[in-house]
Amino acid sequence: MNKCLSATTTFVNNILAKDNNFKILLNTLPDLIWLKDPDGIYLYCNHEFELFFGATEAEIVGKTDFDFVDATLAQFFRDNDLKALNCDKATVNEEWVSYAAIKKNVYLKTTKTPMYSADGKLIGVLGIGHDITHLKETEGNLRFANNQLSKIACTDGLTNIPNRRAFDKHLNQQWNFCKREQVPLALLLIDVDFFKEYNDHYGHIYGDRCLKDLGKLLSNGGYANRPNDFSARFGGEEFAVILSATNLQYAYEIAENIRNDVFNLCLAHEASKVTQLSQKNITVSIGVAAVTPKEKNDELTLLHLADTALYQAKAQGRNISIKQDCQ
Ligand SMILES: Nc1nc2c(ncn2[C@@H]2O[C@H](COP(=O)(O)OP(=O)(O)OP(=O)(O)O)[C@@H](O)[C@H]2O)c(=O)[nH]1
Repeated sequence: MNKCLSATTTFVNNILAKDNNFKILLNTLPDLIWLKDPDGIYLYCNHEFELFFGATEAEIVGKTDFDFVDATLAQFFRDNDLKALNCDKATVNEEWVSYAAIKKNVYLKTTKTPMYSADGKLIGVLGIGHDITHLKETEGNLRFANNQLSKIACTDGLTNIPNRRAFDKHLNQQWNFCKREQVPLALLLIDVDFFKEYNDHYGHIYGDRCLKDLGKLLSNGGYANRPNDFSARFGGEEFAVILSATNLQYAYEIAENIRNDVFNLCLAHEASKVTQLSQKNITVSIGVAAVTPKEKNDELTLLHLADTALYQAKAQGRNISIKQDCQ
C-alpha cells in the first residue's frame, strides 16, 4: 500500500472508528456503498458490496476493480469514476450486475461523487449502487402494455385488421407522401351488398363471421402487399384499401380482383337481391378513385370521389366496381 493510500485509508477508518454505529448503519443499508481513491484503489466498502465482489472488506481495500471483475466491466467502472472526477460532480449510470457471493442479478442505478476532506483535499470517488431492478421490470411491463394498447387502439376488434383510426392515419401519411412525389393515391371503398338482409336471414353471429372472412381475404389476399399499401375495416360492413403511388386503372383492376375473389369465397347469401348471380353468394360493390394530391385538395377529396363511385355502383345494381377520376 503506498503512502498516499494509507493516509486516506486511515482517514476513512477514522471516520468509521469514531462511531461504530455509523459502520453498523452502512452495513445495514441494502445499497452498495464504496469509496475508491483517485487511482481506483478501494478505500472502503460496506457489507452489501462485499457480497457483490464475493470478498471481505479487508480483502477488497487496497485493490482495484480489475482484481475482481472482468477487464471490460472493470474498465467501465473506471471510466465512470474518471467521468465523475473530471466533471467534479455526481454522475449517474445504470447497469446490470451479477453478485459473486450469492445468486443475484440486479439492475443498479449507480451514483458516483467526488469526495473531499474537510480541508478540501480530494479523497476519491464515493459510489452508491441502488437496486432498481423492480423499477426496470415495471418499466418494461409498462412499455409492453403501451405497445399492446397502441395495437388494440388501431385494430378492429371483430376482424382483427386495422380499424378506421389506423386508416385515417395511414391515408394522411400516404397523401403527404404522394403529394411530395406527385404520384396518384388510389382508394377502394368496398361495401357488402344487402348485408342487412344477410343479418336478417342468418342472424348477427353469422353476419359477424362473414365480416371476419372478408377481413381475412383483404389482409391475406395480396391486394395491398406493397409496403405503403393498406387495408382496413372502414366501419360497419364497409372496408377500404389504400394503394399508394397507384393510378386509377391499376386500382380498378385490383378492385375487380377483390370483387371476384369475394364472390368465389362462396359465402351463401340466400337473401341477396343482386340479380344475375350464377350463385346466391355474398357480393361487394366497390368505389374506386385516384387523385394526385395538389395544394387545393386534401384526402377528403379522395374519400368523397371513392364514396361517389361506390354510390354509383350500388345504384347500378351492385356487385360491380366503378371508378371515379379526379376532374
Ligand atoms: N353482423 C354484423 N352486422 C353489422 C356490423 N356492422 C354493421 N352491420 C350491419 O350491416 C347492415 C348494413 O345495412 P345497410 O346500410 O342497409 O346496407 P346493406 O343492407 O348492405 O345494403 P346495401 O349496402 O345498399 O347493399 C346493417 O344491418 C348493420 O346492422 C357488424 O359488425 N356485424
